[in-house]
Amino acid sequence: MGYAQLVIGPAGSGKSTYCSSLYEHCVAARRTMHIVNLDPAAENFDYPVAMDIRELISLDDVMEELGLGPNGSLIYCMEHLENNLDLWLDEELQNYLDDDYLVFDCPGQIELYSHVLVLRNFVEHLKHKNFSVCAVYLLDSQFMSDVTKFISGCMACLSAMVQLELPYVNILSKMDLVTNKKDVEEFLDPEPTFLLSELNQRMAPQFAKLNKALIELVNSYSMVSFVPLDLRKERSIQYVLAQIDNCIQYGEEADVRIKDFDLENDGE
Ligand SMILES: Nc1nc2c(ncn2[C@@H]2O[C@H](COP(=O)(O)OP(=O)(O)OP(=O)(O)O)[C@@H](O)[C@H]2O)c(=O)[nH]1
Ligand SMILES: [Mg+2]
Repeated sequence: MGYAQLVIGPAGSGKSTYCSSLYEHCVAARRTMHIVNLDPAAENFDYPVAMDIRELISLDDVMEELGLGPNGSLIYCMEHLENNLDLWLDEELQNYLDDDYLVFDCPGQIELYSHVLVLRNFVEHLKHKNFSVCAVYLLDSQFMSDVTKFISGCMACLSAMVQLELPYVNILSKMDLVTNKKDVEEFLDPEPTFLLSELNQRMAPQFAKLNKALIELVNSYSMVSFVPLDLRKERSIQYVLAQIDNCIQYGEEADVRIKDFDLENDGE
C-alpha cells in the first residue's frame, strides 16, 4: 500500500511552501517523502520535484497553440492529465515502491474544487492503485480575521470535501502572520452559536434566516475545525504531519509488523 496527501486550497494559500517545508522536515527526520508537482503553471520549486505534470503538458504550449487564457489553459492541462491517468501517472508511479509516501502539490484554481472532476478522478485512480489518500486543505489565516471571510473560506473548503469524498485535514496556514492569536483561536474549533451571533451582527436583519441555515450547514458537516500551522516551528509541522499520518493510517502497518514479530519471539 502507498500513502498520499493531496494538498489543495485557494490560490496563494501556501500549498507549495507547505510542501517544501514538509519535505525539509522529513529530510531532517530521515523520513522519505516524494513531492509531486501537479500545477502546470508552476515555475520555481523549493523542493526536489519527484514527478512533474509539466513533463506531460506545458501551460505555455497550450496558451500559445490553442490561444486560451491562463485559466482556460490550466483547465485544459488538467483535463489532459485526467485523460492520461493510465498512461502518464501509472508509468510514473512505477518508480515508487509499495510503502512510498507521495505529496501532490495542486494548483489553486477554485474550479478544480467546485465542478471540474479531474481531481476526483485522479484520487479514484490513486485509490485503485492501492494508495491511502488524504486531502490536506490549506486556508490562509487571514481568513480568520472576520466571520464573513471565515464562512466563505469554509464554503469553498466544504465544496472540495463534498466533491472529493476523502478523509481530510484542514490547515490554517501562515500562522506567523497572525499578531493577535486570540482572534484566530475563536475560529479554530468554533461554537455554532458564536458564529451565528457574529454573522448576524455583520449582516442586515433580513439575512438572519440565511445565516442560520449557513451555520447549520457548515456545522452539520462538522468540518469547521482547523489545525494551525506555523512553518517557523518544527513542532507545529510535526503535529500537523502526525494528524495527517493518523488520517491515512501511515505507520500503523509498520507497528503491527513489529508487534507480530515480538509475539513470535515471545512464543519461542
Ligand atoms: N508569512 C508567510 N508567508 C507564506 C507562508 N506560506 C506561504 N507564504 C507566502 O504566500 C505566497 C503564496 O505561497 P505559495 O506557497 O506559492 O502558495 P500556493 O498555495 O502554492 O499558491 P498557488 O500555487 O499559486 O495556488 C508566497 O509569497 C509565500 O511566500 C507562511 O507560512 N508564512
Ligand atoms: Mg503552488
